Amino acid sequence: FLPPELNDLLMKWWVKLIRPVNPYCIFHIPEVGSNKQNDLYRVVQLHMRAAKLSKEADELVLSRDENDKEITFSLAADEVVKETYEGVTVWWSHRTEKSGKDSDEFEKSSFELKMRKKDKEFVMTRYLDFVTKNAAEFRRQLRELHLYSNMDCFWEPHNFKHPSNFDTLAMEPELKAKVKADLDAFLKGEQFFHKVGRAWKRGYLLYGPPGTGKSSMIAAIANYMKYNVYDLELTQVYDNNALKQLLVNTTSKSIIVIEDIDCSLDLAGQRKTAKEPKVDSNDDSKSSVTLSGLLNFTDGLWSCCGDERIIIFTTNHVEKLDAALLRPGRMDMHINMSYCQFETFKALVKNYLGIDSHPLFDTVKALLESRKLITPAQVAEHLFENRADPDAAMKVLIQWLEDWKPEEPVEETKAPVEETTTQEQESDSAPATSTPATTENGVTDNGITENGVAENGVTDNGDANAALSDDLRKTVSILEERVGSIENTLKQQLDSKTTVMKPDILSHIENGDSQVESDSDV
Ligand SMILES: Nc1ncnc2c1ncn2[C@@H]1O[C@H](COP(=O)(O)OP(=O)(O)OP(=O)(O)O)[C@@H](O)[C@H]1O
Repeated sequence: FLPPELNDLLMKWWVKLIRPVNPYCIFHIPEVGSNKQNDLYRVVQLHMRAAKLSKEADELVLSRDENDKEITFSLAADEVVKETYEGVTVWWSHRTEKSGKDSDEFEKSSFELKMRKKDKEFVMTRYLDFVTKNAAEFRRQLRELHLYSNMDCFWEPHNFKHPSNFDTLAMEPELKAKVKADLDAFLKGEQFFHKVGRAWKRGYLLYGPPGTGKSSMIAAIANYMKYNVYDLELTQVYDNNALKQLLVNTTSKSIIVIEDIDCSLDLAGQRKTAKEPKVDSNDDSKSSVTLSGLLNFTDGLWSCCGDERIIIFTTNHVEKLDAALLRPGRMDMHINMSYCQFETFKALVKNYLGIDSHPLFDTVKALLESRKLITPAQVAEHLFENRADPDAAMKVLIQWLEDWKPEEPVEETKAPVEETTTQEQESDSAPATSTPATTENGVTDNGITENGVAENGVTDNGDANAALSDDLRKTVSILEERVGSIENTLKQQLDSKTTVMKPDILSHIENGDSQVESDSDV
C-alpha cells in the first residue's frame, strides 16, 4: 500500500539495520558498468550455460540464435540457483530493473552472487577464477571455425565444418593419446612458454603415404583445439616478403598448414637465398619463396607476431625434407601416419559399422599383417560401401585383401590409372613431383616407402629431383621388387623409432619444470 519510493527507502533502512547480524554478502555484476559493457556479466552467462545451472530454476527464459543448434536456457528474473564448488555454496540470481524515464526508459540487467560472509575471500579468488576458466573453455567450444586460403598477400575465409575428430580418426591408440596429451599441454602452456622466453607455438610434421589420414588429423586437431586453419599454398606465394605478409595477417589461436611440403618448394637441396634462380624449370608455380624464407616464417622474429599457434607440415616423402625444417623448435613432434594396422582397422570398423568385435577379425588381422601396404582410406572405402551390413562388409573386405597386390610403380607413370576406385587412385597416385627420383641409396621413390630415411628421419638426397633415364628406371623397377621385404623391415624399424619425437618442452610444462632441454638432433 506504500508508494514505491517510500517502499525502497524502508527496504534500504531495513538492510542497514540487519547488516551486522546478516551472515550473507552479495556481489553485483551489472551488464553495463561505467558506460561500458561489463565482460564479467558475459563470463557469468557463459559459466551458467556451461555448468547448466539455469536448468535448476523453476522459471526459465528460452532462446535460440538463428544459426544455433541448441536452445539456451537462462534464469528468469528473481530466480535463484545454487552452486557448490570445493564445498562452498553460493547462490546466483538474475535481476532486471527499469531505469530512466518515459521514452528514455531502459532495462538494467545484473547477476547477483550471494555467499556466506566467511566464504567471501574464497569466492573473490578461487571461485571467480573457476567461473572465468569455465566460461573461457565454453567460449572456446562455441567458437565457429574458419578455413583460410591464401590469395596474394591476403587470406580468404571459408566456413570450416570438417567432421573429423579424434574419435573418428583411426590410428594406434597410444599414438593418438600422445598427440592429444601434447595438444592439451600446449593449450595450458601460455605461462610456461612466456616464462622461458619462447613463442607460444608448436610444430607438427605429419608424414606417411597418401590416404593414411594426414588431412583428417589436421581437421581433428582444429576441431579439438577450436583453432582456425590457414591452409598455405606455397606455390601461390610470390616471394619471401609475401610470405611474411601472410604470416602477419594470421590471427592467434590458429593452425598454419603447409600440405605436401616436399611438392611446394624445392627443399631437397641446400638452402637457397632469395636471389638464386628457381632450379626446377618444369615448375609452373609463380613462387620464388626460398627455404630460408620458410624457416624465418616458422620461427624467425616475425613468427612471434601472434600467439598460440600451431604449424603443421605434411609430406608423403619425409626423406626429401631439409634437416633444418625438421629440427625441434620448428617441428617439435613428428607423427608417422602409417599404413592400416589392426588397431587402426578396429577403430575404422567401430566408426563405420558400429561393432567392436566380429568372428572374422582374426582373418583381417592376419591379412593386414601380410599385406602391410593397405591404407586406412582403402579400408574405410570398403566399410563405407557396405556399412548397412557388417557381415557383408567384413566378407567384401577380406575378399579384397586376399586379391590385393602391390601396384607396379613404373606402370603407373606410363599410363593414367583407369577403372580404379577413388581410394585406390588416391592412395596410389604419386604426388606432383612423382617422377621417380633417386634417394641416396638409389631406390625409386614411389610414395609408399620410407626407406633411405636415417634414424633421424632425414635423408640427404641432394640430387633427388634429377630425372632418371629410362634404362635406370627399368633397373630400379626390378630392384624395387627385390627390396620390397627390406623396405617393410626398415619401415617397421622406422615406425618404432620415429613415431613420436621429442614432446620435450611440453613434458616440462606438465611437470611444472622450468628447465628447457636444448634442441638436440631429431
Ligand atoms: N586414419 C584415418 N582415420 C579415419 N579415416 C581415414 C584415415 N585415413 C584415411 N581416412 C579416410 O580416407 C580419406 C582420405 O584421408 P586423408 O585425406 O586424411 O589422407 P591423407 O593422408 O591426408 O592423404 P593425402 O596425402 O593424399 O592428402 C578421408 O576422408 C577419411 O575418410
